[in-house]
Amino acid sequence: MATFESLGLHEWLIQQCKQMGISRPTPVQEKCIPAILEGRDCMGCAKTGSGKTAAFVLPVLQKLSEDPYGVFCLVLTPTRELAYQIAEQFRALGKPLGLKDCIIVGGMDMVTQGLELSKKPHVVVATPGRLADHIRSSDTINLNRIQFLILDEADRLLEQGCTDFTKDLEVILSAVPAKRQTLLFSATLTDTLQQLQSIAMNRPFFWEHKSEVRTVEELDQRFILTPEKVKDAYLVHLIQKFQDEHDDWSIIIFTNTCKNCQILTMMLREFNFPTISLHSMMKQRQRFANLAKFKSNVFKILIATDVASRGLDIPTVQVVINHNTPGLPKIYIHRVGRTARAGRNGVSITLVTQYDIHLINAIEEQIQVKLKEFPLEEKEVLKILTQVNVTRRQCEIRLESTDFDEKKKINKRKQMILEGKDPDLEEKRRNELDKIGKNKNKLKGKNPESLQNKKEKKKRKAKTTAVDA
Ligand SMILES: Nc1ncnc2c1ncn2[C@@H]1O[C@H](COP(=O)(O)OP(=O)(O)OP(=O)(O)O)[C@@H](O)[C@H]1O
Repeated sequence: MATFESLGLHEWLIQQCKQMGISRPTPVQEKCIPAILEGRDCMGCAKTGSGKTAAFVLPVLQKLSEDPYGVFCLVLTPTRELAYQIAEQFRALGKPLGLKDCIIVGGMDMVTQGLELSKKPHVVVATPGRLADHIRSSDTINLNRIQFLILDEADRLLEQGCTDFTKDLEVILSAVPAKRQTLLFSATLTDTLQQLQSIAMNRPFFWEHKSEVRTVEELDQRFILTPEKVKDAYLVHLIQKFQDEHDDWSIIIFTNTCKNCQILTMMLREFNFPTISLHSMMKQRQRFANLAKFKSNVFKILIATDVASRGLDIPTVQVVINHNTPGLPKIYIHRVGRTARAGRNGVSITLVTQYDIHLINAIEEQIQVKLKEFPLEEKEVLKILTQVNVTRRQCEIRLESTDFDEKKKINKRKQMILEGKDPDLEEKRRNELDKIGKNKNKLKGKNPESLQNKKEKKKRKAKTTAVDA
């Protein structure tokens, strides 16, 4: 079995690892650290919670200790919270070096960031949008000597999702030297492999954790089949159950929109659950404060959008609940990966309506695991159904009386203008797409027989899986 010594790491780094409870390398560390120390580009694809961060932080710190200067390393990551988490790992492991780092993310003061950048930190950890803004607006930022460019959650940085990083990446890539080491990591790299290869061109070492199953063994993956209107009652019932049975467990609930996130938070608070939220409509300082309160167990329930689905490492999270079934298997993999990390156990429960069955099929096919039904007393859920739905409606009304929707609209328009889009044109396009979507749904509704068939099939399958469980 490999040790950190046998990978070629210096004694001081091994001691730092020990202090953090890291005594033996995980497979991704074992394979990637020597290649990075050799000077090669590296692409590492390993399951969630398998120690990918240390797989790049450790060799970078070693190289930095041999030739310290600033800016030595640039790390890009898709979310602001993740940038802080990565910087923390650099700081903790690089303490004996007196490491200077700088975090460049949106939502924080640009002038302060500019000043910090000008002090030539050893490591810059950034989200692409804000770093590109700095590069565009100032010629004092000097990234032209960096030795390492790291893309954490690399596939997300390259895909054109709701936040499209590609233009910002172009700006950043033109500001960093061609002669550098490029390191790319994610639990889901393979879809974007070709694009990634064009960024990491220096004899890239590619390592993928070969396993048919894409999620970790320690994760118990469950589903609950529910009509849309009963979802919230199931949620309340589940949380009550976990609180009664395991009062030290933390829970993350993922939902699809900021508004839903806000409403669910208000609703769960009405039921006296210690709930806090994290979504992109919140002010950045509030986002950091909420995450800190969740991490320190002041609040045991976090309701989040996919802004929290990647990378966040919170050891106390025992349960992940998907309030909506993720539209893509990749999103599912990252969401449920917030629990069962670093060899710990965890449970994920996905609430599935009859319209989501095709999504679950796609997820199961990708991850090569059949989700099992989560056993619950349906009677107990029905008892609270009316109370839960009334409470939700009250919360919706309360939220409608605030300027939440208005703020959302303004934020969206601002974002589009920043992306060079015309907000009015985009709205027109979206309305047309919505119309098409509605027509399709109408057609679906006209074919109750096929839905019924699906429902029956699912019931039969659910029965067999319940026996398995
Ligand atoms: N060799 C090791 N032994 C034990 N624990 C480790 C080791 N390396 C890292 N860890 C711990 O494992 C946890 C998960 O690591 P990390 O956050 O790097 O996972 P990841 O692979 O990046 O996951 P994700 O894909 O979700 O981002 C962290 O708390 C980290 O400190």
